[in-house]
Amino acid sequence: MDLEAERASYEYVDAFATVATAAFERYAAAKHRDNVVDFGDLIALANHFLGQLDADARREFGFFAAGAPDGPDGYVMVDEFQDTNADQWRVVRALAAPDPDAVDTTNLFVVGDDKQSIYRFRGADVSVFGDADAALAAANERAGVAADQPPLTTNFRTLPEPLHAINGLFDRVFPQAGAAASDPTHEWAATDDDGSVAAFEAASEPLASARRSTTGDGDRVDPTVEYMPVPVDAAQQADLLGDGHHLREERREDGNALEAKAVATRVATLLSDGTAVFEAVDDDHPEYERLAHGDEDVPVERIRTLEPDDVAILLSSRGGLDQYERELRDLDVPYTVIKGAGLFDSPEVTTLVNLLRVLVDPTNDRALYGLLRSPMFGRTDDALARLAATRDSDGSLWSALQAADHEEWVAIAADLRRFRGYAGASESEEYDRVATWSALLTRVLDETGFLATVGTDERGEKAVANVDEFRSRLRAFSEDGVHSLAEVLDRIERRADSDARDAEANVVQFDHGDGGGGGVNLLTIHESKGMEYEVVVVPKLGRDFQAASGPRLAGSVEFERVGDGDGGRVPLFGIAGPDPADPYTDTSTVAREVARERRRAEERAEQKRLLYVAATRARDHLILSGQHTGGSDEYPAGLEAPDPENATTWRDWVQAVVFDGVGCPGDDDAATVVDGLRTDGMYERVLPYERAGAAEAGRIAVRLPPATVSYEPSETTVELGLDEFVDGVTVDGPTVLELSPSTCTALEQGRRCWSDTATGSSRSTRTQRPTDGRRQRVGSDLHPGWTPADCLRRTPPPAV
Ligand SMILES: Nc1ncnc2c1ncn2[C@@H]1O[C@H](COP(=O)(O)OP(=O)(O)OP(=O)(O)O)[C@@H](O)[C@H]1O
Repeated sequence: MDLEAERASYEYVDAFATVATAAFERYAAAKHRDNVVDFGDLIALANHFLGQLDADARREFGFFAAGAPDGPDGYVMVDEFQDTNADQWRVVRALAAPDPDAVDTTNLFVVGDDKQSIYRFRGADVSVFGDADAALAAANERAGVAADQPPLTTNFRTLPEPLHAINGLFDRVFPQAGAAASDPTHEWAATDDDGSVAAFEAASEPLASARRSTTGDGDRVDPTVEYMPVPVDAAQQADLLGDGHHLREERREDGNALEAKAVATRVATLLSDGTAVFEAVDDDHPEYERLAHGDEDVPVERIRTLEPDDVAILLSSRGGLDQYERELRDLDVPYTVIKGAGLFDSPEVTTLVNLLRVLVDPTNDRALYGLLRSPMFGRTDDALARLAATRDSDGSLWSALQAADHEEWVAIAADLRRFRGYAGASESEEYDRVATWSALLTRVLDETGFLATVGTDERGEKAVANVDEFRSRLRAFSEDGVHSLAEVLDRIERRADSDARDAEANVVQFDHGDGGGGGVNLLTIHESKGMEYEVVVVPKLGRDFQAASGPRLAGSVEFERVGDGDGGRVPLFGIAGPDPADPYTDTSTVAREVARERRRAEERAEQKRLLYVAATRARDHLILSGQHTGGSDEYPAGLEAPDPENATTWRDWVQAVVFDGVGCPGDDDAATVVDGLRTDGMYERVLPYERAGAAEAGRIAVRLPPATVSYEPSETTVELGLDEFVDGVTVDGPTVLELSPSTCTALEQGRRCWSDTATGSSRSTRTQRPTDGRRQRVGSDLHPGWTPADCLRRTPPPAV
């Protein structure tokens, strides 16, 4: 410790504390003034309120004290308890019994899995789980009731093979309960001062599967459980993938794009191979008896072929999601982004919509404000306030803008007048009108340099893609014959509304797939909590989780709640101060180092749980993938060696287990694995573990990305019966079309679909627009006046 540096930091700490206190006071005063509370207040106030109730009040409110002589019988049940923090746990205790400081009731029931605690970022504290467990056991004992706190170790979700693989993998990733210091899993966990594994590290707990991989009469599903390494480095690719592999033709500088392609290809392969999956059947199913196992605890299931909807790709964050969209789209695999931030919520599209609003109605002040302060014109709020101050009492911001003589406003006013001219919204004849709305957008983008502006910020690629998407929607409006700009705007606003409603309903919001609703599910791991899919793919095991999280406060300040050595937590604040030897540089204080180390250790433990949540969403098949870069001359194939003790990626743990066989008997080291990959394209790792005192083992295949794929979406024949209802219209096209399931959905949603008059098949994606004379739009091309949905429902549109 550099005492001088600690001393020098004092002024900074003091200054920061003064600012923080002032900010906190103002925040509290603002909440008081506006009569609002924040999330923290909700919990604190609930605790305060409950703490003030006497026995009569508790009875009146119906708060529970089962077992207490003066209380009504009632029980408190909490699910997902692993994501509770100390304050919330106190609310639960205060609800259950008058004295929250003592857990002395038997009316409290909590369920949770400490291996699935993944909400640290919003205040969950997994160490509460262990405290609560102990407190409840003690309370049961005191009350003389049989301590019934069964571990729930039967899993009804996952087939035995993938569950064994998950058991074997996480038996190493998580520390063993009470692991000895020599146990490798102990080395991978954070420890307390006495060397024991820290309370925030969840322990391994292998589960038993209640499912069977065969039906009662012996048909089977062969689960795929694999780790797919994606070599990024050119030499590794040459070594492992061999000649002619499609990944070798990709741009290697973007490893994420390469991995997305590998994953999309793997998913397409599973689909085109007709991979078998199970589906539960009810007891009224005609084949129930044949499929049943004669053991009523085993779910009865039938085998069917994998559909895109059965697959989920689980991402740790939304960053890079568009790469997965692009690769799936390229392979023609339908997909859906669950609960994505909508196109119309994105800042760049909001700007463009505001522009259209202003072109339609320049006196729309709100739209004009939004437009002027957007990156398109980049005016500050201060400048806008000054402009607004020049308005006549009933004048609009637009009139103030037109009258302004400051040069920054003169140029903008001229731009907007010109754009209105292009749109045909101005009286003036001096501007060329555009032929289509997308051409208008292109011209505005060219003249303002908007794409370059939004393309360079941190989410630039996504922003540019959103603008492109918006432009293609405008193009579709022109093709649909939407003529006036007001009509275009009306359509956009209706579409944005329905997107927003979808988001609230927590269903599919934004899809780029083959028509909407359905297809491979793309979602974050947090969103997948509580869900399950026949096939789960967890990519990006090589993502650096330390880079992604960072300190809570930007810059050089660390803030953490650390253990007080007494089961509680105290806030610790750490800052960098000036270096006494060189006032131009900063040096860290002890408090900052401690807070950072603690944060990293807790984040690492949380990352183990996040990977566990992701992997345990799988029902039948599980695929993990991760990029491998070059790094080590000693490690086989020049791959980077894993560092499980100081893991910065999931791959550090998974690679150590599946390549190096950490904790696995036998001498099959990473070199053997890499040899297997070179010669067979795969290697199988056996992962032994113990469950309920008995030896068991899981198997996980290390398999290189597939070299080629051909995927054809399955087709369904739907009789459109086009001429059944339309009198006097000659149908120039087939009356029976081959429709893919997602095309049917698309038609139902009134989206555009195309029929191929040569093959009689149809597609609904924008990418499948007719390129030759053979294709016709299902709906209006075939039947003027019909919407696609009319075609599918076979009902004629209302007479006009
Ligand atoms: N007794 C049972 N018999 C048959 N199937 C069951 C049984 N209990 C649960 N399942 C099935 O097992 C799957 C997982 O159950 P559930 O979602 O309740 O588990 P969970 O413990 O909440 O899982 P997680 O916490 O991992 O999300 C579901 O498909 C559910 O229908």
